Amino acid sequence: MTPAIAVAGLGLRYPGRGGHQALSEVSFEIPSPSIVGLLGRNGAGKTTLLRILTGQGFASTGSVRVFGSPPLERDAVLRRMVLIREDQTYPDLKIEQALAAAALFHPNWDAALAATLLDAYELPVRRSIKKLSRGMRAALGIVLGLAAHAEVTLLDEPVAGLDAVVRDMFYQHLLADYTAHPRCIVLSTHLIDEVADLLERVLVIDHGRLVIDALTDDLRGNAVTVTGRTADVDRFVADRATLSRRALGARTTVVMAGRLDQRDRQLAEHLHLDVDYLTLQQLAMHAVDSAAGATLIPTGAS
Ligand SMILES: Nc1ncnc2c1ncn2[C@@H]1O[C@H](COP(=O)(O)OP(=O)(O)OP(=O)(O)O)[C@@H](O)[C@H]1O
Repeated sequence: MTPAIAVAGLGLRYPGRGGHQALSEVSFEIPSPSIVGLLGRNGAGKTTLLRILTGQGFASTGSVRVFGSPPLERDAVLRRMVLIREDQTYPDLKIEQALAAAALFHPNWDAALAATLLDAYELPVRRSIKKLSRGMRAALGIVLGLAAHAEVTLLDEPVAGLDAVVRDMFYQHLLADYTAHPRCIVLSTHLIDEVADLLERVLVIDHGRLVIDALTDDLRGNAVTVTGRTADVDRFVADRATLSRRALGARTTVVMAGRLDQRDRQLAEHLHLDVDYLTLQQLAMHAVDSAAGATLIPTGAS
């Protein structure tokens, strides 16, 4: 089946003297339906990638296909997509006018969902968007992003500026809406562990390169922290790939790639070691070291 998004050899060097290489050799495919996390540190290239996917930016090399067609200047393709960005600027409009414009643009616009979400986030529809707080603007982005019901829904840092209660509401709305209307949703966020349970697939970008492209279930439990007396930890991790090491007095914590089997668990107990699987956030952080990233990618994951 044609993937919702197919990116091959994508590269972008921003123009200008000493122009920054924001993306290098990025290739991946995302099927539909799926919810994918686009993860990476500040400046990794996430927004740049999302802009190129929606034809708002130009790649220097490589290709992008959305449902098999290049999105650039193809209205029919662009109408199947929505991109909501944290730094989204809106024309001088009231909320209700922005919603009316979105309803005209997006063929699957769900007015009932928009009304429900506006109510849930307590957004004043007659207020000018310029006069909204940062959190209210983010909530408006969520309303526009979800109610568009676009086949490719790209949400760039949708929860930035939202408090914990509203973030939790968003995760529930996202999951309920995705369950009712399965589609391709790409979510970029720094709050990885908050969304970990929602994500089916994870793309991690570092310095413009894709360092992990894996199913969340394959990735989860792919590395372990081992803490205990230094000599015991060393014995436990001997012959295993280790990703990092931190010593504090007589105790050491090592992050070790791989899963634990029954014998590992017995040995850990015998040596009085604390062992814990890394969270998705910790895995992603380790993955930004390219050597570690290679170790963390599950065998057989594309
Ligand atoms: N218009 C531009 N001209 C030159 N460099 C740019 C431009 N836009 C972005 N960059 C650079 O490209 C790199 C990637 O930026 P991008 O905004 O894609 O990162 P990001 O992963 O979305 O970061 P964040 O998580 O901080 O939002 C950064 O080094 C940034 O400074």
